[in-house]
Amino acid sequence: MSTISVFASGTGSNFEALADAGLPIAMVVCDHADAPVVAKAQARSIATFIIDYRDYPTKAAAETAILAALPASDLIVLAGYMRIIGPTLLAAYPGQIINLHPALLPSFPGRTGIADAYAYGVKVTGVTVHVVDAGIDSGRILAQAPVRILPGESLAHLEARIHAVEHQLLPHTVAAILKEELAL
Ligand SMILES: Nc1nc2c(c(=O)[nH]1)N[C@@H](CN(C=O)c1ccc(C(=O)N[C@@H](CCC(=O)O)C(=O)O)cc1)CN2
Ligand SMILES: NCC(=O)N[C@@H]1O[C@H](COP(=O)([O-])[O-])[C@@H](O)[C@H]1O
Repeated sequence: MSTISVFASGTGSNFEALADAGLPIAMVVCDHADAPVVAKAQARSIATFIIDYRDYPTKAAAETAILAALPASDLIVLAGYMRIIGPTLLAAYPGQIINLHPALLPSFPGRTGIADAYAYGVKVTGVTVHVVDAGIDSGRILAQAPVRILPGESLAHLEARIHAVEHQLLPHTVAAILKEELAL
């Protein structure tokens, strides 16, 4: 049976959306022991692996430890994972790691896509799911959905609407990949 592993660093609302959609999550990997996503995974009896990169001399050593802990996964989903994936994981999962980004790539890559789009003043932003490669948010785009920025809308209100779109787009995209309706 196909399984996915979810990598997350924070709240875990997209992890919950994947779990609520019934997707087969084998493990959650998180780089912060106190991140809310850890408790959310534990509450669903989903295995967790906490990686503190400070405990390792190099990114490669940390990623080797992650690989040793990971169950065989058909797909790795980065759902708010604030680490750059290095050659070790990329080589182990070639073309099998996807990332959720809260902007319409190639616009506004990086860690603050929502705030950057808002500050720039674009009228339409959105959500992207893309393949992870050695670059940052430069991999092949798999799915996108637009989110119009409303006149006078606050950043917090926009963030909430973007998250709501994420919670639909990511599970739909992952399900399509697992059903081989969407080729990686
Ligand atoms: N190889 C890739 N890794 C990741 C990608 C990607 O496209 N290719 N997407 C990112 C998600 N992300 C923004 O979407 C992102 C996350 C974190 C950072 C970053 O610079 N983080 C740290 C550096 C930590 C590290 O070296 O691992 C920092 O703040 O300095 C940039 C973009 C997920 N990973
Ligand atoms: N650069 C990647 C990035 O910004 N990812 C973003 O982190 C958030 C995680 O939320 P969550 O922990 O509630 O799922 C999501 O909005 C995701 O798009």
